[in-house]
Amino acid sequence: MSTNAVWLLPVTVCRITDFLGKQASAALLERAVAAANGAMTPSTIDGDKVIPDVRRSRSCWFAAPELLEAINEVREAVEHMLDVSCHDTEPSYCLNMHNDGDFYRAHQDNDGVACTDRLLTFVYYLHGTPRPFQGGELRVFDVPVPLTPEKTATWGDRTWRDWEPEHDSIVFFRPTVWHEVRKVICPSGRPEDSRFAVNGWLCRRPKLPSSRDAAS
Ligand SMILES: O=C(O)CCC(=O)C(=O)O
Ligand SMILES: [Fe+2]
Repeated sequence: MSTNAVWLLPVTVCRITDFLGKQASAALLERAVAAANGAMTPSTIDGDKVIPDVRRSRSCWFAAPELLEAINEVREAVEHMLDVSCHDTEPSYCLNMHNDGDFYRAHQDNDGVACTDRLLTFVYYLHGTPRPFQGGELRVFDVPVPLTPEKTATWGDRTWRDWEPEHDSIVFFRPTVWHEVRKVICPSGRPEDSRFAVNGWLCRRPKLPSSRDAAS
């Protein structure tokens, strides 16, 4: 009998289509396009590093209160599905645009060492119609679990599921999940033809020092 096995456990992704509806998503796309024609800067990793071999896209600060409100309405159901608790969290998010040749290689948003305050990832997608780019799928990797301790899972064992970055859809998943953005092909190269995503996390609030801490 062979015990040389690795289980590949699918990861739960909560996806909702037509999330904000036609009008609200069109208005948000308009604001994203305006931002894309303004001051977007190269996206960073590990806080402030621009490493184009790992991540190629542009980002900027963005306000989307209507999106946060809608997220709040489904939050309890999502928490239940993903078995996470986002009690006492605050959102942190920005606008990302991927244009021709852009991608984000496999990574975790919270690797257990850095960014451990991130408890829930959300990604809300926007784009023009018909979709002006190809590729750009969100690839979510299954979790490899060796059957026995002697067998270790290798990167070659990995399997995955790709999710379409469809306009007005949103996905939620645990930030510890391995995921990547597949390369985008956007022949026009125009900013308005980008793959837009409002991407962020519900983050544990920093603990305020108690009066006892302050006194000591
Ligand atoms: O845009 C996406 O689909 C995901 C982006 C992402 O993984 C990130 O910004 O951490
Ligand atoms: Fe990510």
